[in-house]
Amino acid sequence: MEPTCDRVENTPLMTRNYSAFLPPVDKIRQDVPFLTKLGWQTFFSQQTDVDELAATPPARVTQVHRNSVHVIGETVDMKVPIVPDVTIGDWVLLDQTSISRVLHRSSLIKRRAPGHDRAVQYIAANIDTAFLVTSCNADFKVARLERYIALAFEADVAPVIVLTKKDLTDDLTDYIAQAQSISETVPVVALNAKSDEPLEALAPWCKQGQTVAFLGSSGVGKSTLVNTLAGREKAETQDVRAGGSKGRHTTTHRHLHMMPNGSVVMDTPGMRELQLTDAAGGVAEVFADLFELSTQCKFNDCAHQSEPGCAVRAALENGDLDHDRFKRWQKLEAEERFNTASLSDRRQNDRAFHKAIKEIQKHNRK
Ligand SMILES: Nc1nc2c(ncn2[C@@H]2O[C@H](COP(=O)(O)OP(=O)(O)OP(=O)(O)O)[C@@H](O)[C@H]2O)c(=O)[nH]1
Ligand SMILES: [Zn+2]
Repeated sequence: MEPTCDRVENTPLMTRNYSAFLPPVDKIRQDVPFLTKLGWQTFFSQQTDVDELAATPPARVTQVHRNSVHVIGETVDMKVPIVPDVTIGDWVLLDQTSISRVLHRSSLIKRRAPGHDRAVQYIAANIDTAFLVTSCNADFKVARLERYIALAFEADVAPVIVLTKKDLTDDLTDYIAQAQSISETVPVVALNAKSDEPLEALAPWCKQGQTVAFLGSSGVGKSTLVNTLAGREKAETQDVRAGGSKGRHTTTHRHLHMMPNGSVVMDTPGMRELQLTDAAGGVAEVFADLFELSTQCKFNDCAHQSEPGCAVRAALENGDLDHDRFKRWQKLEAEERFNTASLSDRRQNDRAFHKAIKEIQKHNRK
């Protein structure tokens, strides 16, 4: 805190006011290297060395177009030709005006494209924390949170449940308890996104150079949260180079917001609502206890229906396992399997299905 004039005058002569020798707080912010502000971390610098960095400086991908990607770095802010598999959030090394390599990612969110070829699509890379946003009203669904958590686990992104609109509910304790019961390892934060609460409540995950993303349905308060973190300015008007000391031209970037608290918000199309695909590991992690239990079933392909020696059914029967949770696990596993299946798998399943129907019809006709 800056001392007021009064306070300086009242200070005994022998006490020196050292704050005069310290740079003002906003100057300290400016002294943080631009790359750090963009989210550059030791994890990335460890993959390269001084010589390579000097020859091919790093830059972060902020937008992906059909034939080009937009990159921002210490001295660049431009479009370069696209390379295979590059995605938003990636760190790349630039050889003049082309990408020489894409650095290994600390995390990767991906999905299978809908439609015919069902290729795997990369959605975003190098996100540290995913805020899974839901509000304390009808939007709150344990099953959806479980799906988002599975997705985050699968991607190596740390999930945090954010319950908004706490000012509009009388059942806050209940919402918090339900959210906390989903996974021991996932923190739960409840707040009013329109107040200043998010600044403090989300601070532990929004440290300097941390990249965060907000996931959740429409209307739960994602934009409100970003605006609050941005100091109530419209997120879109945030200048990614604000505070830059070299008088660079102003660049506004829609999908990458640098917050005054030093974090980077990744806000990309396709990120906000995601289907679960290729996330068997993530699902198993959310339902680790159930997964563990199912390894004790007599048959290793047990469907937990009426098989003998089924440990899951036994737990349901003696009340150790909540029936709703079991159902949600089955549903999420089925969704994951269906979305993950390749087109040929699906065709095969369809053929098997039609064949079974024909058999039944034939049988019935007899
Ligand atoms: N009272 C109250 N209102 C909130 C809170 N969070 C969001 N709102 C309001 O809810 C509405 C929707 O908020 P947005 O921030 O636009 O929601 P969003 O998640 O960004 O929605 P999309 O942009 O459609 O994905 C706005 O009118 C907000 O002012 C909250 O914690 N308390
Ligand atoms: Zn079983």
